[in-house]
Amino acid sequence: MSAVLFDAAANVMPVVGADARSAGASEASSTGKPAAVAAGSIRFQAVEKIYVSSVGPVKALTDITIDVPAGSIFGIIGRSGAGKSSMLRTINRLERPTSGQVLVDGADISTFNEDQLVALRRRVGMIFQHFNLLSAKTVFANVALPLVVAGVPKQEVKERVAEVLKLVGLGGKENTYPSRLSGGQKQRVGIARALVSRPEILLCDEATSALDPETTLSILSLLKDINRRLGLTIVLITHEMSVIREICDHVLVLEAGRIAETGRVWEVFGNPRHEATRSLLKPLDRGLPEDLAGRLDSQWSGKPATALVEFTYTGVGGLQPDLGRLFAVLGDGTNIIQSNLDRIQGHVSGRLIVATAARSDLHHLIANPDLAHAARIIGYDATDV
Ligand SMILES: Nc1ncnc2c1ncn2[C@@H]1O[C@H](COP(=O)(O)OP(=O)(O)OP(=O)(O)O)[C@@H](O)[C@H]1O
Repeated sequence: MSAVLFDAAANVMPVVGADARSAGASEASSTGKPAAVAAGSIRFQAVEKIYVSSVGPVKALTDITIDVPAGSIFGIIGRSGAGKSSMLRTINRLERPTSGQVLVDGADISTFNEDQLVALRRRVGMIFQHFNLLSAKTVFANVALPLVVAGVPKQEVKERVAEVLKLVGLGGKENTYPSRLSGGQKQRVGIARALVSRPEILLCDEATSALDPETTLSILSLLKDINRRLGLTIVLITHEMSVIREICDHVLVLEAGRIAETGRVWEVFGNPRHEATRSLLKPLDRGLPEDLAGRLDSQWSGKPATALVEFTYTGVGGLQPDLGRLFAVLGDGTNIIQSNLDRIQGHVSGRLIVATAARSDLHHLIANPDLAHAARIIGYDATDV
C-alpha cells in the first residue's frame, strides 16, 4: 500500500503554470546541462542497482549503458525479475542506482536536491498497471490533483484538466467516480493525470497488462497519438512483444539485469540475436501447422514428393519477398503454405513457407541472395503429390 501511495506521489508533485518543457530546460541549465541536449532525452551510464534485502544483496541491474532518444517511444522488455521496473524507476529517481548515472536532459539526477527532484517529477510523468486513482475523488479531482498540490490558480486548473481530458477522450466524464469507469477509461484518467503537468517524459509501468486485448490496443494507440502530438518521450516496460511491436521505435531486451540486445524494433524483430529475445518473440510465431509438421521427412527419398521451403527476411537492405522471382526460380506448382511476414517501420521481416516439387538441385536453387536473407528446406512430404 505504501508503495502505491509513493507512486501516486510521483504524479502530484508541485507544478508551475509555465510550460514544463521550458521550465525543465531552464532548471536543467542551472544544473550544468549542455545546451545541445534535447528535452526528453535520457542516458543510462554504467548503471548498476543492488538491493539490500533480508536475504542479502540482490543485483537487479548490471552495466546498463544506453541512450533513449528524445521524442521516441522506447520499450524495455524482459522476463519477470529481469530488472524492468528497477530501470524505469531510476528515471524519476524512485530508485537510485547503486553506481553509474542516469542523465535526464544531460543532467545527472543523482545530484539533485529536493527542489530539483520536485521539478524532475513534474517533467517525468508516470502511469501504472493498476492506475493508482483515488477512488473517493471524481475524474476531475484525480486529474487536477498534481496542479492543486502545486497551487495552480483554480481557473487554470479547470482549463488544463478540460484540455487533457479531451485529449484522452474523456471529455464529459469530469464528475464520474473511478468505480463507474472501465479499465481502459481508468487508464485514460491515469494518462490525463500524468499529462496535466505537461511532462517531457512519460514512464509507463506495464500500463496495459491489466486490460483486455481490444482496450490494450486503444490505450497503445492513444499513447502513440500523444507521442506524435506532444513530442514527449515515452519509456514503457512490458513483458509482451506485441506491445513493443505495436508502438515502440526502439526496444531494449533485459535478461537477468543486463542488456541482452537493443536496437530499432524492426531490426530486433527481423533478426533477434539473443535467446531471451527469441523466447519473448515466440508467442507471435504461429509455427508450422501440426498436421503438416507430422507428415514431414527430413530426407528426400528421391521419389516424387513436395518440399517445404522456408525463406527468411530480416528487413535489411530493402530485400522483400518477390513472388514473381520466387516462382520463376522454383517453377510452376509452387504454393504459399504459410507466412508470418510483418512490416515494421517500413521494413518487411519474417518467414514465408512455400511448397514446391522436391528435386536434387533444390538446395542450390534456394541459396540465392536475391530471393531472401536465408532459406532452408524444412522437410519433404511424400503424401502430397
Ligand atoms: N525493493 C527490493 N528489494 C529487494 N529486491 C528487489 C526489490 N525490488 C526488486 N528486487 C529484485 O530485483 C530484481 C529485478 O526486479 P524488477 O522488479 O526490477 O524486475 P521486473 O523485470 O520489473 O520484474 P516483473 O516483470 O516481475 O515486475 C528481482 O530479482 C527482484 O526480486
